[in-house]
Amino acid sequence: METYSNPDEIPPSFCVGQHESKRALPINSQTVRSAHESNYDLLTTPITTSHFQSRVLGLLSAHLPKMQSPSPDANGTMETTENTRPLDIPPLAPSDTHLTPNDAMSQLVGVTSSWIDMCSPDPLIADISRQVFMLEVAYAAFCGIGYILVPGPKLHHRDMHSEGVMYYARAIQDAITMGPYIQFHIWVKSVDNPELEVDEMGDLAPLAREEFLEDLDDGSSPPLDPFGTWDAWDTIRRACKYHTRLFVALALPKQLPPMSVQSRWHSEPVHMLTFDANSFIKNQKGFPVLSKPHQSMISRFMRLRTAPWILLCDVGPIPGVEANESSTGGRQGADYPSLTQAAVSNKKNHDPTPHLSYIRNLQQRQPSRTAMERFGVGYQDYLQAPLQPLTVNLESITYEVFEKDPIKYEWYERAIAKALKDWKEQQKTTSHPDGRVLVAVVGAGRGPLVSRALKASAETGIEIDLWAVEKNPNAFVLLQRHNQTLWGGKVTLVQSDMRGWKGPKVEVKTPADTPSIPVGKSLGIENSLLYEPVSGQNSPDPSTSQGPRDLTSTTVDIVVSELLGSFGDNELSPECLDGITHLLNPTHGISIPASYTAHLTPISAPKLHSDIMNQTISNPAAPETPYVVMLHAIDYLSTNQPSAATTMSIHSGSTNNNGRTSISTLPGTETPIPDVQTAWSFSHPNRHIPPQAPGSSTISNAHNVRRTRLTFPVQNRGVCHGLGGYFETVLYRDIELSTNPVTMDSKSANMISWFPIYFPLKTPLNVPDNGEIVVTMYRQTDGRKVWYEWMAEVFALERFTGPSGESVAPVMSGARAVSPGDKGAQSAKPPQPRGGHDRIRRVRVGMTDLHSSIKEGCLM
Ligand SMILES: C[S@@+](CC[C@H](N)C(=O)[O-])C[C@H]1O[C@@H](n2cnc3c(N)ncnc32)[C@H](O)[C@@H]1O
Repeated sequence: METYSNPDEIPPSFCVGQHESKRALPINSQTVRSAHESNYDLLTTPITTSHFQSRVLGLLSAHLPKMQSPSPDANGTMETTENTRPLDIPPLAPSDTHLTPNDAMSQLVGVTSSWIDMCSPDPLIADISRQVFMLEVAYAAFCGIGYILVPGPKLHHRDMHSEGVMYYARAIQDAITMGPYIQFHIWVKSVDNPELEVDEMGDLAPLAREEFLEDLDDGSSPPLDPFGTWDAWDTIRRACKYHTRLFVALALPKQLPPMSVQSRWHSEPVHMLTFDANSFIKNQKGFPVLSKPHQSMISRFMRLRTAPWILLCDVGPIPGVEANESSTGGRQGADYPSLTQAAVSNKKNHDPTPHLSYIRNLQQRQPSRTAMERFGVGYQDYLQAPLQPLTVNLESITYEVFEKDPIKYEWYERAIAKALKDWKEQQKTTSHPDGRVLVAVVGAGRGPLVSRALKASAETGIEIDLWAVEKNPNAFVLLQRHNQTLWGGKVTLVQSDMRGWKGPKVEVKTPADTPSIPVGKSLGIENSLLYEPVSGQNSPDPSTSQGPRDLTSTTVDIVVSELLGSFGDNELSPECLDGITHLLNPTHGISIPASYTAHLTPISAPKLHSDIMNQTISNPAAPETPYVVMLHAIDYLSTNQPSAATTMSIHSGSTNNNGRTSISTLPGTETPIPDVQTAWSFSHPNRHIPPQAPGSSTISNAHNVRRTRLTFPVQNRGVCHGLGGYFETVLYRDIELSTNPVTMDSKSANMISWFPIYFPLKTPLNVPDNGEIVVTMYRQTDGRKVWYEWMAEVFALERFTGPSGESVAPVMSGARAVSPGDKGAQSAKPPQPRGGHDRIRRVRVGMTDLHSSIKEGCLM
């Protein structure tokens, strides 16, 4: 991996904090200063003390004997009133908290108590926990704490799994309201491993009364669930309506989860990555380091628009601050020397914060950014309205941004050169009477493709007559200037909408003027038409012309355009190119691009969803608008990877590996490749444009309507927030551009001109494990504008068995099973039938409205 060697490129700066799970000493300004001197940026602090915990436990033990043992009443419900007889936790006393409002507050992250259990099935325990939590949040808000770390929900209570998450979520919702300036970070493990959810002395969870606990006594422990903690997080943030002050703090173990799980977390608002001493391995010199997969994961997260902080947990005290013996208790695996030992043994070489030093070193070694990342800094996950270059005249700065692309223009030049060579080799007739190939750059902008066409002609030695058509009058000024200063007046400029252009008029040459070695033969249209001045047509400089000339209309041999949007056709390239197709050489005319295809894949994009929900308040059309966006914090829902549950269960033997090992990621390390499917295509020149209906003033655009229905297999459960859209285009033969994440590197790596398009869903759709998303989409037109319509359906695949010998047809719920040529559907691999009578039934479990961007449609 290339690292930041270029001095102009500043490596990202990591914000690193220190956390001690048993921090007993109060944090004051001096502690914060010491932390800064040691190179930490921030510290965590418990909001309440162990004294408070003892007080609550004392109150509870005094309260419990006063309660009758709970039992079901006549209605079958537990005697609610008696069982939940509340125990009021009195307000905090000075001994309950070390926090005092001071200058250090902005560098502190308050940590709420981990000994409570807001998910407890026992309403009394859940209620006490909620009260403790709310008291802590209220006091932290009072002190001016800006960030709170909340230990995640307890997911397992005997044989009950994830049952109390909704109660936890409800409390978080209240807390967000109570602390209006606080950012809340829900601290979750990357996967749900029930074996690691252990209660400690003094925790409230084990005090839940038997009557509220289910015990199936089947002896089986619940399986490790790769998406279990994500599921809990999803419940919480949904209950909190994707609140912008709600984040994830992600605890990373020594063995990372499969890439599909990592990718899911990458799409979530993870604002802290936490590592404890056990997440580290030791290098040959015995220093703590992170494994390669951890390093890659950190680098990936650090490229997010808002890079997460790193929290080092229980890795040793802050140097200079009196070491608290209990604070190092969590350092299992920490056979690093203690401060005192090290001071005695070797004062000079001792590093009191080796984990921090490692992270700081890692910061310096961050891989340098790709061309697209450098170009897109600040644009990650930033929603932009697509350009409408047909109806809006672009500004120079916008053209300037396009022109920075290191690939696009190069590829166009190659395409033009190849087309010219072919023209010559195949001895095709040219439109120009003098045998030159007539090339028109339509939608020339400030002229970069004009320059490339001239270069292609120069490098192939094939002469061209070059025309440039542009409707933007401002850009046209620059085109004229370039023609004088750069192109030596060789280009004929036309200021016009290409759809109204009458076509080139060329000088009729006498045989003596004809080049001795013509590229091809002329079309034989000499003298067919006399010159007529065309409004707006900028004929060659009259000062250089020698007397009156005979001009004749002719056709274009090669039309070069770049009218493509992020979804290919969304800036109305089909409609514009249709408008000049009649001007193309009828037998040999070439369009560069020759074709383009639109591509789709369903994605999880919580940040975009949250942004769009916020915009909807002022703009009701916001959730029905396709956006151009540099997709970053997203997860592809349909990929080539098997489900993470399958991968983890096959390899479950290795999940508790805590020893020194080089295996630090669970199987499934490959980056999942998304299933990006083709929606539709357009080819040029289109020789099948229907003629204008007699008596009609407008040309029908019905031939540019498209529709598609695509089936995407989904391996791991998730939430679909929208569709990622891309395009591929064939410029000429094998010269292609692509923004499709699957093919972009092979077709046009480092191209930066286009961000993807995003089609949002108003209401996110939950998809089950091994489910399917079926997308229906239209490109619609009424002859005046073009817009898109889209909807998504979710199917669960169920196995069912028919009576013996009976043939049971799968019940189809509207979506096709496998469409001809549908690669994605063929790779769906639904569960294989066991025996002869099992069938797969597709059950529709969710469906969106039909979205329509008609209000934001592109005017033709
Ligand atoms: C995406 S820009 C490309 C500009 C330039 N060719 C380049 O590659 O940098 C598209 C250009 O086409 C022009 N354009 C769009 N529709 C047009 C039309 N119907 N007739 C003429 N120009 C058009 C726009 O004004 C804009 O300058």
